Amino acid sequence: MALVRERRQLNLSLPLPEPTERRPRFPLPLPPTSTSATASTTTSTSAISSSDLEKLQVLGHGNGGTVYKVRHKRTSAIYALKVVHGDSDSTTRRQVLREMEILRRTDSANIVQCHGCLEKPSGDIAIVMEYMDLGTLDSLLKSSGTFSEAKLALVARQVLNGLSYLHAHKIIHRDIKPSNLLVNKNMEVKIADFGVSKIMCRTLDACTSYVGTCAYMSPERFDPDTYGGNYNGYASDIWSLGLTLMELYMGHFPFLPAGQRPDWATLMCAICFGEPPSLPDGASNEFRSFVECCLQKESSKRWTAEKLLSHPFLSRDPET
Ligand SMILES: Nc1ncnc2c1ncn2[C@@H]1O[C@H](COP(=O)(O)OP(=O)(O)OP(=O)(O)O)[C@@H](O)[C@H]1O
Repeated sequence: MALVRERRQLNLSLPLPEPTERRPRFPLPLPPTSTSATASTTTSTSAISSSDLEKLQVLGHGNGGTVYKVRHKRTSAIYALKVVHGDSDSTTRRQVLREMEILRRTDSANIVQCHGCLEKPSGDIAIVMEYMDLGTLDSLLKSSGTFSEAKLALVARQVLNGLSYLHAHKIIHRDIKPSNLLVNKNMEVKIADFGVSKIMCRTLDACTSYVGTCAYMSPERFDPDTYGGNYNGYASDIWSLGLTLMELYMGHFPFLPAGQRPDWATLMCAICFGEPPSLPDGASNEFRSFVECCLQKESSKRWTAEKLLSHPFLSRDPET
């Protein structure tokens, strides 16, 4: 099976940005003068350096990097600073450069905003991002429990806005999951972590790399040969969104009973050979239909982000 070959020879060969792209094209903008906890968009172009930022606490560790909550010393504006150390392996460095490249290209209310990029003489690379004070949807699930349908409709609409923007710009995220979706206290949800994303150069580019988090991968990503040697990466993001919403509703990963730890082989068989998971009794027809539109095994039958934005599940009364 194609996946077995891919597992032996993980395709981590994300192309490095062109040499001219490796240094930030723009100076780090000054933070807004407001002292609010969440940094807002700024149009200032004055540059600041990493010495202007005071580290307050570690927010989390990712694949090779650390994310800090930082304060701009002069304005007190708060940001999240993702740092990848100079001695990190080349894959990690490539991923953060890729993330920088994508964040610089994007401008959407539902994609985490990049306020600038820093490169230190030590080789450390850092991205200054807006700070999302409630963390990830995964941490919110763990701290506050499962999400109501009304909340999920709110989440789904925002993630779809972000995905529809990315897909229109030929960017495939490839790792949509609760821990890559950030949220703030206004219940604004933003897509983050573009380390394994792909920018499609042409509409019909092949998308074959085996990257991302196995559990949220669509069936065609495990065995692209069955689908003619490539897969529709846009549809794959939609599959991952469907699983993400189910997990937030049920409180556990949908393919497995609560409490069971996934092992790679069981998961792969369930995803490729089993029926797509369905919602438990009690879910509304609209939510059930929405999830079915995301979790079509045949990728060409899956709805696009644009089409899902008009699904009746998203227009329900937020109070119900
Ligand atoms: N902009 C942000 N605002 C607030 N917290 C953040 C922000 N970005 C990241 N974090 C926190 O830092 C953690 C690490 O983020 P990061 O993107 O480095 O890695 P990850 O997505 O958890 O893992 P990986 O990179 O291995 O997929 C996140 O889980 C989240 O808790």
